[in-house]
Amino acid sequence: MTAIAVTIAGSDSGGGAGIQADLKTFSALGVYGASVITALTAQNTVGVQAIHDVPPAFVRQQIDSVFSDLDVRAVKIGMLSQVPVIEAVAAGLARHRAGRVVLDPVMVAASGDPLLAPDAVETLRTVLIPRALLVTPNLPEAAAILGEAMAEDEAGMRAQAERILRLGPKAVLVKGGHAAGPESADILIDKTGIHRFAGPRVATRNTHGTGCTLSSAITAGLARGLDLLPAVEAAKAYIAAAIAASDRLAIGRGHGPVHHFHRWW
Ligand SMILES: Nc1ncnc2c1ncn2[C@@H]1O[C@H](COP(=O)(O)OP(=O)(O)OP(=O)(O)O)[C@@H](O)[C@H]1O
Ligand SMILES: Cc1ncc(CO)c(N)n1
Repeated sequence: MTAIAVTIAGSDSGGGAGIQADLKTFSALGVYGASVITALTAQNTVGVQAIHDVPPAFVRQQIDSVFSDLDVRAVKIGMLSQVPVIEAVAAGLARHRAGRVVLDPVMVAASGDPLLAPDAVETLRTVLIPRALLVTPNLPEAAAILGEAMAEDEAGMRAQAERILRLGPKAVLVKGGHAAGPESADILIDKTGIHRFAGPRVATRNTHGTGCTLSSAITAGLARGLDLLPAVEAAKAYIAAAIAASDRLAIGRGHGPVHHFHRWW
């Protein structure tokens, strides 16, 4: 049976993050990808030059078109931009009883440009985080969700993951891409306990879309029927290989994308 996943996210005109990274990841991992676009960004590897938000009613229409026809097995949520879009997405997921929701709480691009309105963090925390199967914050996002300072070590990451779990999702993955040290370690917490996923930290500037790619790869695994832990393990191996192969691409003058199709070319 065809595994179908949908990404609800923003478009990155530069092709390395957002909807484009999500659909490339689904495709590389044998999953059919549908998309609900929340915002258009005029973006490249250097930065985000402009954002054009999609009206919430049209986000709602895209959700209804996709879910009324396609047998969606898993959902990835990325850039949401504004409060009314978050509310439209939460209502849409509830209306269609969507399960297996992976929420990447996107706030800032790798270039440092904001992708979420500051007043929207509270809505994310109360309306979407509680109904997610998995939330995947990076270090600054975990801190912003909790209104705390950024974790400084793995003990701090574990403590923040635990506090985010108390907001209601089934599991939390705090990503260590923004930390330092020879390993890039991510900490997963769910009701069964704490799990650590680590790999060598690659010295590269090509980190545009790493978070989008990891959350989409997890969603692809879930769409194919994997349980959460094996889905995260496979996704971590995929993003690690995509980052390791990123220097084979020569894309743009800033933070380049990872190589989603490293297994083929
Ligand atoms: N230099 C690196 N070498 C190896 N793995 C990395 C590196 N940077 C990030 N990762 C891994 O990539 C995944 C994404 O983590 P990261 O913290 O970069 O997400 P993010 O900040 O949300 O990404 P984005 O740039 O899309 O916003 C994690 O599994 C992390 O451990
Ligand atoms: C559209 C979009 N979504 C997410 C990110 C985060 O990497 C980005 N840079 N652009």
